[in-house]
Amino acid sequence: MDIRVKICGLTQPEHVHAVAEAGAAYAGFVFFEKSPRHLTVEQARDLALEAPVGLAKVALTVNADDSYLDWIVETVPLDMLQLHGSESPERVAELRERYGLPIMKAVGIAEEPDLAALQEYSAVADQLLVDAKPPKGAVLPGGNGLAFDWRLVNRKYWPCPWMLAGGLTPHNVAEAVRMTGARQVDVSSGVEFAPGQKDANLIRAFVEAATGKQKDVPILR
Ligand SMILES: O=C(O)c1ccccc1N[C@@H]1O[C@H](COP(=O)(O)O)[C@@H](O)[C@H]1O
Repeated sequence: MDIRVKICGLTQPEHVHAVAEAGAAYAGFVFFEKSPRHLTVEQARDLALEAPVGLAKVALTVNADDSYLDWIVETVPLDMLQLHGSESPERVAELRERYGLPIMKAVGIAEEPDLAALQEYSAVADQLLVDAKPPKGAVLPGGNGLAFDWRLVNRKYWPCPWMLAGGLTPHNVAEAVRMTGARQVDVSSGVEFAPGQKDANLIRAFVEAATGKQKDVPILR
């Protein structure tokens, strides 16, 4: 089975190249000032221009207003918007219409009742990002390197494609795919040696492990 991989929170051109060469499908750019992966719009444009044809460029925003989104969409060549805040289903539909870009809506999961939101957003979004719910008081609504109980989404189906995220690493992604039946996976912290610092070897190892083409997983100290 083909697994599509998204590597999120890229900040360096060499990592965009590593993502493409490893065979990932999506490259994510973060527009959220509190994140160690935050990019200015100009930085993101320059990085997006490094991406070869075939690598989908995703802008991750958190409750962004129209003027910020206008600026991002007008400046950065993009293939998808990832909404990682508390955007309502109405807001998702509005942004999809406004920008004509596919929208992936992130939903945080910690327990069974959280799954209802996935059904709701699947009516308006093009894709769902099924992520771990951030701990209370967390600064970031995602990108915390925290996994949720994968049994909650075991063999669950929604009317649109979905991606598994939250605490994935080169060491656990194969098991996560096996347990959930996910066809797409997303990672940020799990391919870093420090917050916001990606590692090209970990990116390669993650893609290999997710797609079943694993060689060996580097151990970083
Ligand atoms: O990566 C970030 O800094 C970030 C900031 C704000 C919202 C979401 C963010 N990242 C997304 O969260 C998932 C899971 O991250 P992790 O692998 O557990 O670190 C990540 O794939 C991004 O899509």
